[in-house]
Amino acid sequence: MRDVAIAKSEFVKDQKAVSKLQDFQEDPELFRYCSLPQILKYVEAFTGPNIMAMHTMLINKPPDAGKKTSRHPMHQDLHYFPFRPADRIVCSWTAMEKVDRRNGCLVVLPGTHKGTLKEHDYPDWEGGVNKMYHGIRDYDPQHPRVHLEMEKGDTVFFHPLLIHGSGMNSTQGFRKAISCHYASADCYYIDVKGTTQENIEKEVQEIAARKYAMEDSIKFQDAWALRGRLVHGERTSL
Ligand SMILES: CCCC(=O)SCCNC(=O)CCNC(=O)[C@H](O)C(C)(C)COP(=O)(O)OP(=O)(O)OC[C@H]1O[C@@H](n2cnc3c(N)ncnc32)[C@H](O)[C@@H]1OP(=O)(O)O
Ligand SMILES: O=C(O)CCC(=O)C(=O)O
Repeated sequence: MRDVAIAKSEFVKDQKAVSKLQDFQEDPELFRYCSLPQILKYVEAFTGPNIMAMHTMLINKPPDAGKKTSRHPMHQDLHYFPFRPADRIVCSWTAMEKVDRRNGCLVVLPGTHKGTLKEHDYPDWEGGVNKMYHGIRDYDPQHPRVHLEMEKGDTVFFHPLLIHGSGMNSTQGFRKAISCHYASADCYYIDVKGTTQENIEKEVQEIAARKYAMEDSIKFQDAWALRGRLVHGERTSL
């Protein structure tokens, strides 16, 4: 994916810029990250022994092109997932270099993982918003926030209801991080019809239908079942 500010151009003419590699589960080298024992040791405490890697990303947050589009709005990852229970899902996010407020580190609202899933939509940002970067419609702006400044190799694990996002990259370099959302293979798919997740379901189905040339026959749950990969134990349900 490219940043929306350059979706129809490039930062530097004739040079391709990639802001994110998503769904690298079939790439043996990158996928090694998802199987690292140092990571799975913590993941297992949330998922139990049957562990699925459901969503993989190498995030190459670009230098901001002047429109603040390198920001990631505050959101809860559960908004994107049609599977439950939330307590059996966990994200690992590893800094691939030093990240701080200058290059757009993660920002979290501590304690919000004890709340409920909130309504998400595109934020009303003047400079535009990246495709599928939904944000929480309203959260308490007074809620204490913590900026996660991390060294290369530091990893944070977080709950899918934790409200988080990331700031603008005001440096000239690309800020790199690698992440995986894990879920217990014993989780189950849910139907999100009639819930706040209907808007993301529609977008994912549209993109998946284009990607797999399957008109509108691909379901939200299928889009996840197709990319999920077992990393430990048995694929019991997901
Ligand atoms: C638990 C998850 C928490 C999160 O991380 S939430 C954010 C998750 N992020 C995503 O899901 C990434 C979504 N992006 C994508 O799937 C793809 O980049 C996307 C938008 C489908 C584009 O696919 P590409 O393969 O890059 O295709 P393409 O370069 O040919 O572009 C196709 C059309 O899309 C446009 N586009 C590309 N990147 C964009 C962006 N960042 N924002 C808005 N529009 C964007 C591009 O201009 C093109 O439009 P058109 O068809 O020429 O009108
Ligand atoms: O890496 C970032 O800048 C934000 C990542 C994020 O919020 C996510 O993956 O849910």
